[in-house]
Amino acid sequence: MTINLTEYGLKQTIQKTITATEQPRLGRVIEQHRELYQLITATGQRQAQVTGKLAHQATSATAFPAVGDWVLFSAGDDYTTLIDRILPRQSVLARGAVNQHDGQIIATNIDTIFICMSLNADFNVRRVERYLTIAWDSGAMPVLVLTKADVCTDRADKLRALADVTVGVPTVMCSAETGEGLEDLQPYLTAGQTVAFVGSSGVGKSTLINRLLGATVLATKTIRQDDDKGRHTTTSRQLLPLPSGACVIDTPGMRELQIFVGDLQQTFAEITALAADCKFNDCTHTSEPGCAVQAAVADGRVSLERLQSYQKLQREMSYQGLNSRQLEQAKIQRMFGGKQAMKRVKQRYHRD
Ligand SMILES: Nc1nc2c(ncn2[C@@H]2O[C@H](COP(=O)(O)OP(=O)(O)OP(=O)(O)O)[C@@H](O)[C@H]2O)c(=O)[nH]1
Ligand SMILES: [Zn+2]
Repeated sequence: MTINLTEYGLKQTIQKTITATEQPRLGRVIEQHRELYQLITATGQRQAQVTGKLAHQATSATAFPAVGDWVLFSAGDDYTTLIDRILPRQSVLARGAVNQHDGQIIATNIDTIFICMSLNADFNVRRVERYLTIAWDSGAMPVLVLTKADVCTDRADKLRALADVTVGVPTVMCSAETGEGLEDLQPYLTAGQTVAFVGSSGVGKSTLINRLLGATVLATKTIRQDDDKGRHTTTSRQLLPLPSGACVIDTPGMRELQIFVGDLQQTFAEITALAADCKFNDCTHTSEPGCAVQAAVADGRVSLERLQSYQKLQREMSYQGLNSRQLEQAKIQRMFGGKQAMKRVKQRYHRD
């Protein structure tokens, strides 16, 4: 069996990081079950584990493979497959995790993040800010996907409520039920692209992916309800190729999205711009004199809710107790596995 890995998101930028002799050992993690990883390779699927060396050298959870990772594998004893190395990540979607100091990787090597939110009960502007904060930091581009348009009777109001938050973020309104708006997702689903679906449980991610697949591959709530074996909501992530040539990563619904690292400057671009005019460099925009942000709140250019949301996320991130230099180092660790590895990648890139 020969698999065209382009259908699983393989790009030049990944291929350039390995040598010609390493090519046959290339695979992508498409699913993970504890310490077992399902890989797609040029010759088909393989179940793999990491080498003892990789596990031993790992200083954080982010040093282990995640869904979306490109890896180099080799054959171990007894026909097992071992993951020797994770190739440098082009993007990393991560969130805070309980009892973990380094966050938890949701998915890697993604081009576009579909932030899914339903237009009914789940609709929450502050949650969009939360998702955007981690998305802008990931290296992938966010797109807001408003689902269940068929049950929404006040679309204009909903869009107005989102206007300040979605500046610079493409927004698509769609329904997996009626098919409306699905064509607007297609530009992000061209051959070779990897798209991750994130969003709360029940917003319709699995239903949407099934629709794009043209088949019921993922179990959805409706199906689950008639299933007396009582299957649960999506619990694992998986990467699936679409007929369009793109591939998608389904992530389990997250009830609470803790932020580990994020990009507030981009998510709250207008507040960042205003802050430049505050009298004090380290203005917290609470009660300082000469605060340009408070002035904007006072005359209605920025809503109070939005400023509060900004401050809340800022506090949440600083709970991690990391300064900006440490955050930068943590990011290098997440993306490349360390400073040395990052240097090697850069050298290789500039050589070719
Ligand atoms: N009216 C309407 N209902 C939808 C639509 N899409 C999904 N649903 C329903 O919403 C429920 C949840 O859909 P899922 O696809 O399971 O949601 P999910 O986001 O994958 O949920 P998790 O797997 O828990 O993360 C199901 O009952 C779907 O039938 C839609 O476009 N319109
Ligand atoms: Zn200020």
